[in-house]
Amino acid sequence: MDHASTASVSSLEACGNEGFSHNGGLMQVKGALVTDDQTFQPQCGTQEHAMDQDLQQPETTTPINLSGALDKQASRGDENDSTQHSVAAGLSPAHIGNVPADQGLKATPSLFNNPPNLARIRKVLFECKDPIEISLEEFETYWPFIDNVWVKQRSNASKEGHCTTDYYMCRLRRPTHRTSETRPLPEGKRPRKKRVREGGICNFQIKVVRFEGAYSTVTIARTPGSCNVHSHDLDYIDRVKRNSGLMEYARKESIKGYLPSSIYTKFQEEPEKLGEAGGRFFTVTDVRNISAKWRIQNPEVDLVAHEGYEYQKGHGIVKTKSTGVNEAPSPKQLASLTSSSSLPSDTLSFPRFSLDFLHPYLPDHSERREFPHVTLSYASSMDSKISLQPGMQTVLSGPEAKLMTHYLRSRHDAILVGVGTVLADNPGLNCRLEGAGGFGGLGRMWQPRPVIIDPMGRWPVHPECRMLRTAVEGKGKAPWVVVSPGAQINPQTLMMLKGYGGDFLRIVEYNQHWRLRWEAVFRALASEGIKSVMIEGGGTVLSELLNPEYTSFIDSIVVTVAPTYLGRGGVNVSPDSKQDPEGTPNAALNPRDVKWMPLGQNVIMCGKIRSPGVREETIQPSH
Ligand SMILES: NC(=O)C1=CN([C@@H]2O[C@H](COP(=O)(O)OP(=O)(O)OC[C@H]3O[C@@H](n4cnc5c(N)ncnc54)[C@H](OP(=O)(O)O)[C@@H]3O)[C@@H](O)[C@H]2O)C=CC1
Ligand SMILES: Nc1nc(O)c(N)c(N[C@@H]2O[C@H](COP(=O)(O)O)[C@@H](O)[C@H]2O)n1
Repeated sequence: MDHASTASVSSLEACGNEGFSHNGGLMQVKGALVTDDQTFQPQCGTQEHAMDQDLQQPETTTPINLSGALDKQASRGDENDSTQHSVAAGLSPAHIGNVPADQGLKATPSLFNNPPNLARIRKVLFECKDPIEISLEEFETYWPFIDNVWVKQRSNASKEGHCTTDYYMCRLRRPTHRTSETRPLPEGKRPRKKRVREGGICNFQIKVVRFEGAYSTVTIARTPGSCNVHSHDLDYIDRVKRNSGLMEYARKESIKGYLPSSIYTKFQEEPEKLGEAGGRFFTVTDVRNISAKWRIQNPEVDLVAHEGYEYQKGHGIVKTKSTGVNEAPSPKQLASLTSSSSLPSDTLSFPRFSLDFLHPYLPDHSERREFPHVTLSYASSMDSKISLQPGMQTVLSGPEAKLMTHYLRSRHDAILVGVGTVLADNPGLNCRLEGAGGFGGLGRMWQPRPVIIDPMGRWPVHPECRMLRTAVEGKGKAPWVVVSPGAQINPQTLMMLKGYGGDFLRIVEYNQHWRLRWEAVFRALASEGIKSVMIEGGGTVLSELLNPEYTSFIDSIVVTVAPTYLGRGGVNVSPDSKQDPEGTPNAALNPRDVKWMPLGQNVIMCGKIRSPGVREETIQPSH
């Protein structure tokens, strides 16, 4: 008998977070990494914020991240760019503000510091085909290179100031006038020759919602009144107006005291990078305009040509000697190159061995199901212990099994543990494989959502705990904490967790032992867009879920067996014992379709739990 029949999730809205709720659907982000012996397709649905009503669009209402947008662009054969898209070559913190890899090798540094995949991302941000959600860092990196397209119309901020909504229209929607027509000119000043453009040429409009907390995001989507495509291409706007990313390159160079014509010549020497940054129609006048202010403030400076160039009457700026391109890098240049491309020290290299054996046990995110795919995955000793004693973290997985676990994490939307595990281990519960978001990948791709079962709210939410530090560093997501109605959650704690991008979910369904009903937990996660959950522990959670009451919810089990006995004091994983109707003891549970695979010093046991047909009446066919 159940003591309450309704489940509710209190997804308390953060900071007047007008643009978002957690009821978003799920968008899979797929990346492919080619290893020596095979292609893996690690994937993790990103549990992203849903758009508010205003942002809903016929094609899709769920924002995708940049990597997802590039994948979609590629699947449409729509890249229109020579730059190869590689997930691992996406924007990572290591890239921002650092010297691009090829630049460090040149004695004469490039004037460009283009972020990865710039041309393709400019196109994504021009076309706005799908709503996208990107990190603030990505927005601030790429937006200056596309701001020539968009003209701000108005701006709204939430009361608390955490959420700002800016409305933009395509530049060609706005009419332009001669300066003299709109305001009187100062005496003696000639009117600027400004082309008059009729407004309304293109009715494309977008909304940019910035949510700023510890986990800051920016969502960009078309507004309902907007047309679906621009009436012109991106080149057209690039010809009309230069973007500020490009102009910043010119400004930085001009304040070094170089001649505008020399700067222009240097730009033209790297046509690919110039084109990527939107500078196909860049002129020497653009450089003169951007350097004018500095020249007025520094009239004593004699402008010079770059080293190895000189001004020759009748020829303009010409090269006079080798600039050292392709010369061997100095040790200092090599050192800066190495440090600029370094990944976080806890990055795990992607497995170079086959993990094909796991595939039958992995979630299929294209299935439409009422409940998420549930995988139990933990490491056990020979005597079925998962730690030496309660509250003590015990390493049982060797390096290969650890990589496998992180691969499994990348394939699930959420990682669930009991509060006992969080108090004992202070875990990160993120995916640290190279190529995952924060480890060389974009945004938080492949990063699962940690979920903690904590009915009484015992977990002390603290900025120093690993899950929150991980979220701040962009290496994972902040957790959702599942609590019971009786849990006393201090409003400051609530706001703090929300500020990191986490939340509290309240479940009000109990079983006969006054424990939270797993069915309600899984339903709540499904309603939040979670399609797959990997349950890592600890002993209490795993043992409970292996009982007949719950096995119809469990799809797969992947156990890492370690060659050790931890002894009787250890934390056990064992379901309740079972008897047949005559009272004869029976095995409590026998997984099906079992496979054993040696991995280093461990053996991995994979099996299926849920019987075929059970709960399938609730599973709708995939579209
Ligand atoms: N080797 C491995 O792979 C792993 C090992 N571990 C180890 O396991 C140990 C922790 O295990 P354990 O102590 O059993 O803790 P758990 O992580 O299983 O958490 C148990 C707690 O979670 C809450 N809980 C779980 N299920 C429910 C439910 N249905 N309804 C209400 N509350 C629920 C209860 O909290 P409350 O008490 O507040 O009611 C319960 O005490 C640690 O030593 C850890 O290192 C953990 C994960 C993996
Ligand atoms: N697969 C596995 N092998 C072991 O030997 C373990 N001790 C665990 N523990 C689980 O992993 C969590 C730690 O995660 P982070 O590395 O901190 O991300 C721990 O809390 C257990 O759930 N797992």
